Parts: sequence; structure tokens; C-alpha cells
Amino acid sequence: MSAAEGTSKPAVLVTGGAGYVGSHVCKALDRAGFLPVVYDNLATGHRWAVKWGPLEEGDVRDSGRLETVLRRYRATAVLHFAALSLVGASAKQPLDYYDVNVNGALSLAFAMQASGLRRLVFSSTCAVYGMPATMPISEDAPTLPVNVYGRTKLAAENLFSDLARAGTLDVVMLRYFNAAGADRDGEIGEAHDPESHLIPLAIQAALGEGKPLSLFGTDYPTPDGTCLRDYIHVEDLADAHLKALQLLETTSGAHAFNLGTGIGVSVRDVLAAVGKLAGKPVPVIESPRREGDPPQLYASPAKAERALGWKAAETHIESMVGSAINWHRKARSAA
Ligand SMILES: NC(=O)c1ccc[n+]([C@@H]2O[C@H](COP(=O)([O-])OP(=O)(O)OC[C@H]3O[C@@H](n4cnc5c(N)ncnc54)[C@H](O)[C@@H]3O)[C@@H](O)[C@H]2O)c1
Ligand SMILES: O=c1ccn([C@@H]2O[C@H](COP(=O)(O)OP(=O)(O)O[C@H]3O[C@H](CO)[C@H](O)[C@H](O)[C@H]3O)[C@@H](O)[C@H]2O)c(=O)[nH]1
Repeated sequence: MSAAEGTSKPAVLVTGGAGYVGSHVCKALDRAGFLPVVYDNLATGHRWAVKWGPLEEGDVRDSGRLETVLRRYRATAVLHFAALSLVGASAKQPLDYYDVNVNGALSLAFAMQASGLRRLVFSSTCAVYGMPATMPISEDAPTLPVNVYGRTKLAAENLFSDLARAGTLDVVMLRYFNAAGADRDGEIGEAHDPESHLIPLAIQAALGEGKPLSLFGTDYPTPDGTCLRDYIHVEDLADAHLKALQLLETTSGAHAFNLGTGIGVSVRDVLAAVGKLAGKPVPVIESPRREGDPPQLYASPAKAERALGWKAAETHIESMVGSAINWHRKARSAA
């Protein structure tokens, strides 16, 4: 592997590395001996979350600038997180979502090709499956996304797979289920504004810092009537990215993996965990279903275990929620 200028560490370009999942992966990369070079336009990410390598401000749609940065650091691989990723917003701003998520993927592919770089790890999503008929979801389930966000991520997957088939790119596509929790040292965590995800909203509601939590749907065909999701700790996601880089050292082509625990956790289970760990119940307003929410989504992580050598170390929702509350309290007291 070639090394970054001024350091003996191999450089990895991390688009979207100032965001929630990307920043946790940067910390893991640093610990594993890589130099994470963050390439981010700070649309939803934060300067303070870039702690383990340089920040190159830029837009993924700017292929020329991407190429310059790839060459300057002699990057050995790219981890591509940069995206717009809110399901609801994607229906209202489809052009923006196609532009950043699909045009951004094309722009990156051109920059990688121009600089002779083949290794890519792509942040994909369980949203590519839509509303699958059978659970748990394996990678060969039909990909029939039901929202614009999922369709843009699938379009990017298709682009990267086609390039791999043509022999010009090697890619691992990691289909995350619901990213949850925070760095256990409390250095970084989830900080979206506006926030739409269940766990941070429930924490804010329990601590009296936000509105009561609107519980979207209590009449689903699930054991307690609320949606089941597969929450996966963000540090486990980070570990999977290191494993994906290892796989790319020995394997070519395109490979997709589900990243989840394999356990379906209901919204009420999450709220109970938050209430217990916050020491105060989450104030809840039972509300109608949110459009486009599948009743249940949980992974079969068997392929990731077999072919990537990865398995979630954290499977308890209370521990995941605990790390999120810990970070939330620390961030609030520092503010
Ligand atoms: N959080 C989840 O539960 C989840 C689940 C499945 C998949 N994903 C995927 O994981 C990735 C990261 O998600 P996240 O939750 O960390 O989101 P995030 O919004 O916290 O991070 C995205 C980062 O990309 C940057 N970015 C956005 N547009 C850009 C552009 N045009 N040019 C350069 N940088 C840009 C943002 O500033 C931000 O730092 C996304 O690709 C998302 O689709 C997330
Ligand atoms: O205020 C809220 C927010 C969420 N929920 C419920 O909590 C569950 C989890 O919702 P999130 O918004 O936290 O997460 P999603 O499952 O909607 O979204 C996740 O999965 C999507 C694919 O389905 C995308 O990949 C997305 O990026 C990722 O965050 C859902 O049942 C949702 O209805 C509520 O009841 N109230």
C-alpha cells in the first residue's frame, strides 16, 4: 500500500466522514493504522466530528476536486458515506436526492477511475429491499425500494456493480439496517438537525429537551402493534468497514452484505429502554402510521458472518441506547 504524504499510514478517503456513521468509522480507521482523509461539504456533518485526520471541504459532485484530493494523499481506498438520507425529505426533493446520491456516485466513480483507484466501500441501506415479504432479509431478496431515497441508493449500487462487472472497480456494498448508539468514549455521536430518527428523538423527549415523541402507528401486525427494526450499534458498523477493506485486499468484483443483528426490536421496546436509562419515561403521543414505514425489517447477517468475518458484538438495545444517552449528556454539558 502506498502511504499518505508526511505519514507512514495508508490514506483512505472518507466521503461524508463528518457525519454520524462516517465519523465513527474514521475513529476505527485511525485505531487500525489508517489515515482517514475526510471529504465532506458539511451539509449535515460537523467540523467537530473530524478528529482523526484532515478535512478536505468539497462536494462529491465535484469530480475534479475529488481526483485532486485522491492523488494528493495517494489514497488506497474510498469509503463513500456522503449522501442525503432522509426518507420523508426524499419524496419532497427527488432532484436533490438523485443529484447527491446518484450524480455523486458517478462523480466519485470518474474520479477513482482517473486516479487509478479500484477499492470502494459503499454505504447502502436496507431501504433497497422496500417491503420484503419474508423475514429475516437475506441479500438475495428482491430489491424493490418503496421510496426515492432507497431508489437512489439502489441506482448507486447498480452503477458500482456494473463497473465491477466491467472489471474497473472492486466494491463492497454494506446495507446497514438502523444505525444506533454512539462512540463508547463519548467523543462523537448522532447529531442531526433537524433530527428524525427514533432514538435521539426519544432521548430528547425523555430529558424534557424536545417535544413528546410521536409514536408512528400502534396497529401494525407485530407483537406489540409497533414497527420492528434491526438496530445495529455504530461501532459494529465501523468494524464491518475495516473488514470490508480487508476483503478488498484479496477479492475483486462487487459484494453486498446486510449489516444488522438479526433481531427485530419494536418501537415500544426502544422507548422502554430509553425511559429506563434516562430515569424518566418517554412522553409519547400515539399517532397515525408514517407513510412508507414497513411493518418489520430485520436482517439475516449470515452472509456477512460467513464471507466478511463480521458479526455484531452488541445485540442489546439497552446498551445501544445507553451509549447514545451517555454521548447526549456529555455533548449537552459541553455546550
Ligand atoms: N443512519 C442510518 O441509520 C443509515 C442507515 C442506512 C444507510 N445509511 C447511509 O449511511 C451513510 C451515512 O449516514 P449518516 O446517518 O451518517 O448521515 P449523515 O447525514 O450524518 O452523514 C452524511 C455526510 O455526508 C455529507 N454530505 C452530504 N452531501 C454531500 C455532498 N454533496 N458532498 C460532500 N459531502 C456531503 C454530510 O455533510 C454528512 O457529513 C449515508 O450514505 C446513508 O445513506 C445510514
Ligand atoms: O418520531 C419518530 C421517529 C420514528 N418512529 C418509528 O421508529 C422506527 C425507526 O424510525 P427511524 O426514523 O429512526 O428509522 P427508519 O427505520 O425510518 O430509517 C432507517 O432505515 C431506512 C430504511 O428503511 C433508511 O436507511 C434510514 O436512513 C434509516 O435511518 C420506525 O418504525 C418509525 O416509524 C416513531 O415512531 N417516531
